[in-house]
Amino acid sequence: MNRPFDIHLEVTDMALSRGEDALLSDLSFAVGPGQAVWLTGANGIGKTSLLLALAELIPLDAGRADWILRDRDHDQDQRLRPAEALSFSAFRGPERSGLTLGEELTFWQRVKGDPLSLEDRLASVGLDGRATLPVAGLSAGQRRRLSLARLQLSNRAAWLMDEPLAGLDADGRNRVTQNLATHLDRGGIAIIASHQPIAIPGVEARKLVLEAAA
Ligand SMILES: Nc1ncnc2c1ncn2[C@@H]1O[C@H](COP(=O)(O)OP(=O)(O)OP(=O)(O)O)[C@@H](O)[C@H]1O
Repeated sequence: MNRPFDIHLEVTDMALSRGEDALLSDLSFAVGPGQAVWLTGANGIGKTSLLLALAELIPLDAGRADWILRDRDHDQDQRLRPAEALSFSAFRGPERSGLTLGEELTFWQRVKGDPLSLEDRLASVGLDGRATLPVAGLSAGQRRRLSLARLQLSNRAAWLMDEPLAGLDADGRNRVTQNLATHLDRGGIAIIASHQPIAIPGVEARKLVLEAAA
C-alpha cells in the first residue's frame, strides 16, 4: 500500500469557548494514519469550533492540539503547523469571491501544480461543463463538490470537514466517501463534523459525541 502520509493528531485536555460561553472541556483524543473521527453532538455544542481550533483559527482556553509527523523510530517526531498538516473544507465556501467556478478552481490548480486539466478536475467531482457558473450562484451541493475538489488538490495529510454531506445528492455523497476512503488509504486523517453518519468504504470512523463543558 502506498502511504505517503504518516500524520498523528494528539488532543490533550482541551478546553474551548466562544465569546462568554464555555463549550468544551477536558477533551482528549488521538488520531493516527488512516483513521477518521466522526464528530457529532447537538446544534451549537461546538463541532465547528473544535475544527477551527484544530486549525488554530481560534485559540484554546486550555490544553493542546499537536499535529505530529512521526519518525519511524519515534525519536525524531516533527511538530507541524496546522497550515502544513491540514486542509479545511468549511461549510461556508468562497461564495463572496465574485469568481466563476473555472476561475476559482484554476487558481487552486496553479497554486498546487495540478496535473489535471480544469475540465478533468471538474469532472472528478461531477461538475463537468460548469466552469462558467459564478461561484456565488452555486447550489449547496455544487459548493460541496467544489470543496471536495479543493481538498483533493490540497495534498494535505489531514482533512477537516464540516458537514461534508450537507446538500449533496447520492452521487455527491458517494464521491465524498470514495475520496475519503482513498485519502485514508494513503495514510491520511479525517476529522468530520456531521449530523448524519458517514459510511466510508473499508473504514469505520470513530464516533466522538461532543458534550457541553462541565
Ligand atoms: N464567532 C463567534 N462568536 C461567539 N460565539 C460563537 C461564534 N461562532 C459560534 N459561536 C457560538 O459557539 C457555539 C458553538 O458553535 P459551533 O458552530 O461550534 O457549533 P456546532 O456544534 O458546529 O453547531 P451546528 O450543529 O449547529 O452546526 C454556539 O453557541 C455558537 O452560537
